[in-house]
Formats: sequence, C-alpha cells, structure tokens
Amino acid sequence: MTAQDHELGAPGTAGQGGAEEQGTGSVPHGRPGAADGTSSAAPSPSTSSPSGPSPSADDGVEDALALVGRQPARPADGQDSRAPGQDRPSAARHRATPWEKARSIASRAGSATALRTHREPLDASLGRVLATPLTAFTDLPSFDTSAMDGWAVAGPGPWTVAPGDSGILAGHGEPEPLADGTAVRIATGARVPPGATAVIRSEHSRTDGSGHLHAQRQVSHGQDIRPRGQECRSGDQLLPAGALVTPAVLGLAAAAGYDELHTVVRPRVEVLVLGDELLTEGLPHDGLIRDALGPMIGPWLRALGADVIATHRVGDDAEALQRAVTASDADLVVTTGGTAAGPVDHVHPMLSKAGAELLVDGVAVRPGHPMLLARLAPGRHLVGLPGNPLAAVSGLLTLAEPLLRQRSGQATPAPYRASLRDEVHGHPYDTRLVPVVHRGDSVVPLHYHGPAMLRGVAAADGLAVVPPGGSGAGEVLEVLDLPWLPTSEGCFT
Ligand SMILES: Nc1nc2c(c(=O)[nH]1)N[C@H]1C(S)=C(S)[C@@H](COP(=O)(O)OP(=O)(O)OC[C@H]3O[C@@H](n4cnc5c(N)ncnc54)[C@H](O)[C@@H]3O)O[C@H]1N2
Ligand code: MOO
Repeated sequence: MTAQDHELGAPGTAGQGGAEEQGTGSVPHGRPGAADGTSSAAPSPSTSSPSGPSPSADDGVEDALALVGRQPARPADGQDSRAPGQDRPSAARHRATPWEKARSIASRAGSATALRTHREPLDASLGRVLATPLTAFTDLPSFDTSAMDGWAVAGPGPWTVAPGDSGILAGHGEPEPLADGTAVRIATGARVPPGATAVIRSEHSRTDGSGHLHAQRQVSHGQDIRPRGQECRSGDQLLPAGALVTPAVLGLAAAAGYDELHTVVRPRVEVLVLGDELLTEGLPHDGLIRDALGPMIGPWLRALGADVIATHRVGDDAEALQRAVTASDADLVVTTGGTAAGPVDHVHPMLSKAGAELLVDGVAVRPGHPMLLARLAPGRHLVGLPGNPLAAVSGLLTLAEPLLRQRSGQATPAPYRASLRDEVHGHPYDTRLVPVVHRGDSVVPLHYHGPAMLRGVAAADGLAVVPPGGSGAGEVLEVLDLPWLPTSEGCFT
C-alpha cells in the first residue's frame, strides 16, 4: 500500500468488513496497525468482520455466503469528506486509467490484430466462436414432415384406408401421392405424401369395420404437418459471426447440413506466476502460502476463450521472468504478482528492458489498481495481474476479458445491469468491483471481498461495478457475470 493510498482515506468506512483490505485508504490517515492493509478494527454493530459471517444474515445460505451488511455510502452531500489536512490525490493517482477507459484500451488492443480462423469438425468446435455467419445449407425441415404418429389424409373425411397398407415411416424416399378421400398411416418425422392436407393423431381417430377412417376432432387444413422451410430456407442466416458455439449451436449446425464449422482460432495465452513465497501443495508454513493463482488463472482464461498453453512458476527471479517473457510466442502473456514497487516486483523493470509499450499502467479500480497492460510486439500483449488474489480477478475482468473477447472474435454483449439489494460503500475516487449473488430480482453484495480474499468471489455470480462514492440500496449497477459453464471438456463460455 502506498503513502498516497493512506492519504485517500474515506472517513466513515473504516473498520467495516473487508473495507480495510481494499488497499483503498479506507483506513483513516495514521490509523495504528492498519498500514499493512490488514484489519485492526472491530466490526461495526451492523456488519461483521471479514473473518466471520454477518450477524444480520437471515438464513443459512446467506450465513454461508456471508452477505454484506449495510454500510455507510458516500457522504450524504456528495462532497469530498476528507478531513482538513488530508491531501488531494497524488500525481500517481492521476496516472491511473479510469476503469471504463482501461477496458476500452484493452478491447482496442485485442481488436488491432486480424483474427486467425480455421475449419474444424463439429465436435472440435464446441466453445469456439463463429468466424463467419452460420448460414443454412438446406431448408429446415427439408421436406413436408408429419409432426405426429397417425394418419395422413387428403381432403374431407371419412377417408378410405388402403387395405394392407404398411404406412409411411421416417427416413424413406418420397411416398406415393395420396388421392382425395384416402388416408395412409404415417409416423412422426416421415415425409408427408403429395396431396395430403392434414395429419390426424392416432388417438384422435378411429377406423370402422368397413375400412374407413373417422376423425374424432375437427380437422383443420395442414394440421400436424411441418411444412418444408418452416424453420429456415437454404441461405438464411441462422447465427451471426461472433456467436459462441454452444451444444445447441452444434445441433443447429448439424441439422442445417454442416460437417465442420468456420471458427476463430483461440488466442494462445501463457501464464507466469511470480513469487518465491508460493507453495504448490500442502499447508502454508513459515511465511510460505499456497499459490492460489496458478490453479485459478489458466481455467479462468480458458473460460474467457483462451487457449492456455502453459502456466509456469518463475518465482521472484528477474532474469527468469525476462527469459520467460522473451521466449514466449504466446499472443498474450499473463503474469501474476510483481506489479507493485516492492524490492522483488520485477514486472515494470522487465517490461522496460523488453522495450514494451505500457498501454495501461495502473487502473482506478479497487481491488487491483496496480494492474497493467503492455504491448510486447505487434499483436502480442502482456497483462500484469496484481498478486493479491481478488485483485488478480479484477485484472482479469478489467483487462484480460475485453482483450480476449476481441482476440477470440466474440460479440460484445450489452452490459448487464441489476438492482443492488443492499447499500455498498465506495472508494472515494475509484471504481470498486464487488462480488455479488443473485437473489430474486436483485444482487446482494458479499463479504470477504478484500483484495487478498477469494471467499466472496468463489460464492459469487458476478462482480458489481460500484462507482466512486458507493451505491445505495435499489440502485441499478452493471454486473460483470462470471463465465462459468463447466462441461466435461472445460468451460465453453
Ligand atoms: N508501495 C506499494 N506497495 C503496494 C502497492 C502500491 O501501489 N505501492 N499496491 C498494493 C496493492 S493494492 C497490491 S494488489 C499489491 C500488488 O502487488 P504485486 O502485484 O506486486 O504482488 P506481490 O507483491 O507479488 O503480492 C501481493 C500479495 O499477493 C500474494 N500473492 C502473490 N501471488 C500469489 C499467488 N499466486 N497466490 C496467492 N497469493 C499471492 C503475495 O504473497 C502478497 O501477499 O501490492 C500492494 N503493495
Ligand atoms: O488492493 Mo490491491 O487494490 O489489492 O489490488
């Protein structure tokens, strides 16, 4: 946490669940014991501490999820509420790119490169993005089809049934024409014979002893016949380029005559996990902690449409980092940790040595403000995620997601908005990303949203975008959905 951060205290928010952990200066200036970003204050009566469930939780689920209690929001008059003597934001703060702008810079960086495309068999295309529109190769249905098991009839009844007729089954060539006043048995999916005017369901009909079929309900013209081209005509656009290939799209493509799909090649991404303090197994001990990002970032990037070629652990070794970045031929390198200005924070010096162009160097968002985006070479980028785990998630959603969306050809959905059930306090100047769950028509903010915590986001449906100053109950906010839709082959959204 920087000196500037402490100068940005938001009076009235200290001591609330998770607030101290924001690194936002939500700790008042000079508060003893809070300078390292850890909590030193007792929870306020209406909230809980980040390490315990909310006392106001109203059911077991909410208890487990530890929903955020009400918190003081922005100053009532909307004015700067810093105490006299507290400094204005520093020059460093002004360098931080506003959150929206950071996302659009990342999006532009991703769209600067032409998409690579390929054709693959249907079963290999799940989770890819269509490079060209899906256009029907055939009418659907491709022939007039019976929608029910029963009788094809021609003209008004009763109808004569040809004796010994075995009927028309699905999967056969064009049947004989049906003469007016006659009926023939027909199966669901079978071709309707020329001349047929309706299909009567077997349960709505009876045959008499003299070989005649009678309808037990009124028969309307064309009933239970799916006419050729009802769903689409050959050449119709079924889906636009940019659509995600879901299982339903595979089914539609197959029905429309496709054996393979023209899709965008996934951007290749390499993950470099920095930090000597990280263990890959067992329990934390002697100041060492488990690597939470190695297991999380690769799958998350895959869910965003990336082909993650490797996750390497490079420790806090500046040379190893330099070698790894220089040797990588990935479209995107994602580093974790080492973005700040500590003695072993090697990302900035490495980028400078590599002659990279910093497109975003710090974002006005909490958590995650030290995140960065750099251009290593034309069409090759690096996203530097902060080491604090929720700050890294914030970097994924702010920088990696828009860049990968463009690089993988995905259409940009309209922002999704939802009403906040409870008030959320804000950072005075920066956007906050707060884990939320859906409850009815609202989203409910979760506790355990400190930068070093994953407990909130692991239970969340999305992250609410809380503007500087905070949001009151009932306010409608943008919510960044989490891209979870696991299949046995991994996420495909
Ligand atoms: N002088 C300053 N210090 C810090 C600033 C600042 O602006 N100036 N920002 C603070 C904020 S906010 C964040 S976030 C962190 C970002 O730090 P780094 O990106 O350099 O990350 P590290 O220092 O390597 O690690 C930070 C924290 O996260 C833990 N960590 C790192 N990697 C992992 C991992 N794979 N799994 C679990 N935990 C991880 C690490 O042990 C540290 O506790 O900097 C602040 N400081
Ligand atoms: O708080 Mo930092 O904002 O942990 O990224």
